[in-house]
Amino acid sequence: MTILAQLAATIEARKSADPDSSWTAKLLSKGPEKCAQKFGEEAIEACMAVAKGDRENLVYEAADVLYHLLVMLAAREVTLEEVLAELARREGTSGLAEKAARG
Ligand SMILES: N=c1c2ncn([C@@H]3O[C@H](COP(=O)(O)OP(=O)(O)OP(=O)(O)O)[C@@H](O)[C@H]3O)c2ncn1[C@@H]1O[C@H](COP(=O)(O)O)[C@@H](O)[C@H]1O
Repeated sequence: MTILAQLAATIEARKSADPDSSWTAKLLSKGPEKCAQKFGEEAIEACMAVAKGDRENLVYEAADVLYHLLVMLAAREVTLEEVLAELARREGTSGLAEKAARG
C-alpha cells in the first residue's frame, strides 16, 4: 500500500473516532466546508513557499496539502481510488485535448 493509500485509510477510519483524540476526527466533525477552508489555507501556504523559493518549506507544505486534500475528499465521500482512476483515464491523452473536451 502506498503512503497516500495508507493515509486515506487512516482518515476514513477517523470518521468514527473521538474528535478529542484525533486532529482528523476533529476537522471532519466540523464539516466539509471547514475541511475545504483548511485545504485552501494549506494550498496558499504552499504557493507562498514557491514564491519565496523556500524549497524545504515547500516539501512540508505540500505534505500538508496532500493530507488536507484527502480529508476534504473524505468529507464528501470521494475516495482516493476515484481520483486516481480519473488520473489514469487521462494518462496518455494530450492535455490540450483534455482542455478542448471541457470546452
Ligand atoms: N498528515 C497529517 C497531518 N498534516 C497536518 N496535520 C495537522 O493539520 C493541522 C494543520 O495545521 P495548522 O497549523 O494549519 O492548524 P492549527 O494551527 O493546528 O489549527 P487552526 O489554525 O486551524 O486552529 C496541524 O494541527 C497538524 O497536526 C496532520 N494531521 C494528521 N496527519 C496524518 O493523519 C494521521 C492521523 O492523525 P490523527 O487524526 O490526529 O490521529 C497522522 O498519523 C498523520 O499521518
